[in-house]
Amino acid sequence: MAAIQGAGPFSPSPLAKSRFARIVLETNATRIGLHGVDFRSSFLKPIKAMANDCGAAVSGKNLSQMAKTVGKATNIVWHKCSVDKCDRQQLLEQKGCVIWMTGLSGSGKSTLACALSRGLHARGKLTYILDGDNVRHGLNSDLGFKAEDRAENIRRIGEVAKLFADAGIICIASLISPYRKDRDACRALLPERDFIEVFLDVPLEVCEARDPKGLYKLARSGKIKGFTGIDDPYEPPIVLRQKAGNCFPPSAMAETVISYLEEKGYLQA
Ligand SMILES: Nc1ncnc2c1ncn2[C@@H]1O[C@H](COP(=O)(O)OS(=O)(=O)O)[C@@H](OP(=O)(O)O)[C@H]1O
Ligand SMILES: Nc1ncnc2c1ncn2[C@@H]1O[C@H](COP(=O)(O)OP(=O)(O)O)[C@@H](O)[C@H]1O
Repeated sequence: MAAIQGAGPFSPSPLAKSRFARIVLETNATRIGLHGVDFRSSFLKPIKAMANDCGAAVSGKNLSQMAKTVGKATNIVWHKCSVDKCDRQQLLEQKGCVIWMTGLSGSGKSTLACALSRGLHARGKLTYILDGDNVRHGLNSDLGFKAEDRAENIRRIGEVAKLFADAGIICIASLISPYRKDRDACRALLPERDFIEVFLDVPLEVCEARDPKGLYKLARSGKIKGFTGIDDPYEPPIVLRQKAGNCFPPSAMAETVISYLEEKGYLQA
């Protein structure tokens, strides 16, 4: 069962009134495998209702702001097409958005991203996964793991995710994205309702016990420097939450996210 922030004995705080959606999926599991895992999940309830602002979703800015100078580019003007996000969403019968998975290496981001993609695909919904590992094979192959490289990695994936959302696609970004300010910058790229943050709140010792790629072992022995959770920080989202002690495998967590999307109207045009 998923708990909704503010629905129980705790009174809603200013934090609970965050203006964007966030889902926390956590586990205290101490062993590998999909059975016997103690998953608990909760919601920070988004305050703002969905609005039909497809036009604004192109960039979150109006045309006059976009003309002339953007970053280092001068004398550029936004070119608007008569086929817009609304049209694409109607064609696809869904709403384009970004589901941003964040958490330690080994927390289950890629597994959940695939389960979610599979679940939505089965419902006839178009998704695309931007997995940090995969994007680093191409677009971001020039980047390492120094703080500035991670920031650039996340910024680029945030921009690509924004384009996917504008295409009407449910884009699932799956990256460690360890620094809060980088995640916040990605959130700010999109209209607030289009960015759904999913935090896989899995303890370091669980991730380290899983260690499917052997990277924690290498990091502990000093063979990898600057590894998230070992000698480089992970800054968790700031959330207040109520906990429910139920056990969820990835497929159940995917259903939790899908239920959220259904409830909020993302799975309709
Ligand atoms: N130093 C260091 N720190 C963290 N992770 C490392 C590092 N070196 C390599 N890897 C592997 O790279 C994957 C993380 O890439 P991301 O693009 O998601 O990282 S980040 O968001 O830019 O921090 C991560 O994949 P996941 O395990 O899927 O998270 C690791 O396999
Ligand atoms: N919900 C889960 N319960 C138990 N093990 C899981 C769960 N999700 C993923 N795993 C396992 O944890 C390991 C890391 O999962 P992965 O999805 O690759 O994590 P990440 O992408 O965050 O690095 C894999 O061996 C995977 O099978």
